[in-house]
Amino acid sequence: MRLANKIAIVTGASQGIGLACASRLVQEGARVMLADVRETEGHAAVEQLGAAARFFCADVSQKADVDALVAATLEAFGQLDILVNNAGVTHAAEFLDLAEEDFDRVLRINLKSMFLCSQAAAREMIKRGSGCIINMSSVNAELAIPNQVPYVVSKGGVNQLTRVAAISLASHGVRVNAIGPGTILTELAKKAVLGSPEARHTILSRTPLGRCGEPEEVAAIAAFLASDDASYLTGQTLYADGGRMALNYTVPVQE
Ligand SMILES: NC(=O)C1=CN([C@@H]2O[C@H](COP(=O)(O)OP(=O)(O)OC[C@H]3O[C@@H](n4cnc5c(N)ncnc54)[C@H](O)[C@@H]3O)[C@@H](O)[C@H]2O)C=CC1
Ligand SMILES: C[C@H](O)[C@@H]1OC(=O)[C@H](O)[C@@H]1O
Repeated sequence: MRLANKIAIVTGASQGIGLACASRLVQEGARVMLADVRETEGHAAVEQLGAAARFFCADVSQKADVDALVAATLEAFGQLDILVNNAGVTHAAEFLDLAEEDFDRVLRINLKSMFLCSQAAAREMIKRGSGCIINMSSVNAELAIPNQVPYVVSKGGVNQLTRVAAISLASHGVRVNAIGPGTILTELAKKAVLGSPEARHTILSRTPLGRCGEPEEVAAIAAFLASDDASYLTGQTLYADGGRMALNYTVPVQE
């Protein structure tokens, strides 16, 4: 129960990695406000997690929603200790075909939302002299995918936002880190890169551990970063990728 008496916000928490993060934080003693644009799924997630969880419907790319989310969290729980910036989307298009509005939308949701949520949450955390922000980045912060232009760009920005927020907030006792997952078995990855046997083979050929990750394996790292076990970590991106970032050639695939 490393997170007893802690209050957390997890964005994009109605499914996938966000729901796994919310669930693990609850398991470790935290009470959690789940935020998502999908209201039905958000309430279903809270049903699953029990009394330690609440849901607030918010589009975290919109400042008014973010401010309302933080206010609702303070109203419900009285404080804010942990923020997991997890909400994210992708959009597949070749570089020359990508529409401006699609670029803008992905950057707004994947990157600007993390700035908005971090700024609003940090203003509360610094009142207590402590806090922890965890940003969900990706191996694609460093490994580009040709038809995922705004996704790749947004995740590179997430790593730099993590660093600049960390150095800006350190004197207030607020730590800021990121997790860079590899390919994790969620709806986003199934749509984006696991849609065919060939695509799956390509991913596995670049993954030394020989498998995609599970959302719970990412959530375990989030719980670590949120805990005092990570008290001397800030400004870092931890890649939970099955070895993808360590690899510069392909590996045999066990089908
Ligand atoms: N699945 C994977 O292989 C990887 C995922 N990631 C990152 O992990 C995070 C979560 O990804 P998944 O769980 O796979 O995705 P997912 O698509 O399963 O879940 C994303 C959740 O975010 C919510 N969401 C989307 N836009 C939102 C907004 N504007 N405001 C609030 N909620 C919003 C969606 O409703 C959904 O519930 C994303 O940031 C993604 O980029 C990073 C590396 C690998
Ligand atoms: C959209 C990506 O391909 C997906 O999300 C990530 O960050 C991983 O690279 C997954 O493959």
